[in-house]
Amino acid sequence: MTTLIRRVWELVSNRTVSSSESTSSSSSSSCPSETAGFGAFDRVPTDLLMQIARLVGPKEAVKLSVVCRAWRCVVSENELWIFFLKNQKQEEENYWESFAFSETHLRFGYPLQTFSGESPQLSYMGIYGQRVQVPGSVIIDGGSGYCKFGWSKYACPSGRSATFLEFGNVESPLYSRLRHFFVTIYSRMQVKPSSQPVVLSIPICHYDDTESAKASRRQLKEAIYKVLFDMNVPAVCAINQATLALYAARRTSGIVVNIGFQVTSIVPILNGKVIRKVGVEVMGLGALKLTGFLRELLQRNNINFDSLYTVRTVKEKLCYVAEDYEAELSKNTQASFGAGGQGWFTISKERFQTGEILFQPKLAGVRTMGLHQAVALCMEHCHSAELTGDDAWFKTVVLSGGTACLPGLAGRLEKELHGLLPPSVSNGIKVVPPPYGADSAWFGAKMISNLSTFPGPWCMTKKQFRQKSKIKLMW
Ligand SMILES: Nc1ncnc2c1ncn2[C@@H]1O[C@H](COP(=O)(O)OP(=O)(O)OP(=O)(O)O)[C@@H](O)[C@H]1O
Repeated sequence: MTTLIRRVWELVSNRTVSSSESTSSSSSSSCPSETAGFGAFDRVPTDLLMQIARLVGPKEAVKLSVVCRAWRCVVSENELWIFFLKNQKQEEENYWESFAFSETHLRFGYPLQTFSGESPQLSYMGIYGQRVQVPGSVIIDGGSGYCKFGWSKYACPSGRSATFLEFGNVESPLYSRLRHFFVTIYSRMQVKPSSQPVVLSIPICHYDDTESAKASRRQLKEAIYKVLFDMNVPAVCAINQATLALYAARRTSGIVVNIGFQVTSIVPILNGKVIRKVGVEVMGLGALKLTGFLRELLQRNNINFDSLYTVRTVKEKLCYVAEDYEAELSKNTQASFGAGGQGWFTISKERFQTGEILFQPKLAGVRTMGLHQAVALCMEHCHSAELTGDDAWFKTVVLSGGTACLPGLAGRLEKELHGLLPPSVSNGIKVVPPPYGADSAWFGAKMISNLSTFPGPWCMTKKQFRQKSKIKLMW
C-alpha cells in the first residue's frame, strides 16, 4: 500500500504528461475523455487508480469518486464493483452470481423482464449503494412440515419449527389458524410485525388449473394478506416455494421437483410463472414416507428407535440414492451412526433402499408413479404445449426440499430421464441438486428481499390491499 501511494505521489507531483499520453493511459476506462481541465490524477495510469480503489474498499471508493473526473471514471467502472462483490466477506456462497442474476432478472418484480438479446448494462456502483439501504424483510418459509424463518440480512434462517405439529389443527378456521401461525413466528423472532416487510414462501397447493382451484388459491392468499395487514405488517410478498427455489438456483425457467413433507410436486415454471395449463404433477410420496419406510426396514432387522426423530437423523446422515439399484444390492454398503444416547447402529442396504422408493414407490406399498416417470411426463407435456420456440426452458430440473439433499439423487434422476425420454426431448437435460438444501425457498426469498428495488415492485402494501388492488397470483 505504501509503495503504491508513493508511486502515485511521484507520478502526480513530478511527471508531466502530454494530453495524448494521458488519454491512452486511461483507455480502458469507459469514461469519455474531456479535453479541458485535467486534474492531477488524470496523469496517473487508470490501472494504478483501480488498484488503489480496490485497496480502499467500497465506502472509501465512493468518496474518491467525487474528487475529480479521473477518480469518477475509475470508481464507476463495473469491473471495480464486481471485484468488491466477489471479495466481499459474505457467508453466502456465490454472492456475486446471485447479485448479478437477481438484479438482472428480478429487479422489476413480477411479471419478470425477459430479454430477447443481450441483457441491459447495469451500473453496479449505483445498485450496490441502493442495496445497502434496502430495509430487508422478515422471511417465512411456511413449509407444510417445517417452517423456516429469519431476517433477510442474516446468512441463513434463524429458526425452524415443526409446522405440522404446532399449526396443524385443520379444524379451526383459516383466519385464526394463520394468525396463530404468524403470531408465533413473530414472537419467536422477537420482532414487531410493523417493523419490516415480509416475504412469504407458500407450498404449492390446489394444483389444478380449474376455476375452483384458482378460487381456493385466491382465498388462501387473501386470508394471508388480511391476517398480516391486521397485524400491521407494512408490506407483504407471497410467492410459491417452487418459484423461490428456482430463483435460488439462479434460474427463471425450468422444472422444480419439490420433495415435500407429504407429497412431491413437479412444477413447470416459465419466466417465473407456474404453467398450470401444462400441469403440476403430484406424487403422494414425501419426506414422512421415507422416514416411516426406513423405520419399517430397521424394525425388520430388530433395530428399534424410541422416536421418529432419531430415524430421521439416521436417514439424513446415512441414506443415499443408488445410481444403479440392482448393482448396489451386491455391494458392501455397511455404515454406522452414533445416535445420541442410544448407541451405535450399523445399517447397510437400508441406506439406499429408503431413497429407492422415490423411483420404485411399490417397495413401500405406495401406488403412484416413480419420480422419473412423473418428471418425464411433465417434460412431455411441456414439449407438446409448444410455449416457446424451443424446449430449452424446461431442460433444467431444479431439486428442492430437504429430502432432495439425498446424495446421488440428482445423478440418478438425470440417468433415468435419459433412459425414458426420446433423445429429441432428453438432449441437454440437467438436474440440479437443491441450491441451498432444505432452505432453498428461503434463499430465493432472501434474493428478492435484498434487491436494490425492494420492497417496491414485489410487495403489496396495506393501502393497496385495502383499495382492493388486484392481488397478483404469483403462485
Ligand atoms: N440431508 C438430508 N438428507 C435426507 N433428508 C433430509 C436431509 N435434510 C433434510 N431432510 C429431510 O427433509 C424433510 C424436511 O424437508 P423440508 O424442510 O423441505 O419440508 P417442508 O418444507 O416442510 O415440505 P413441504 O415442501 O411439503 O412444505 C425432513 O424429513 C428431513 O429429514
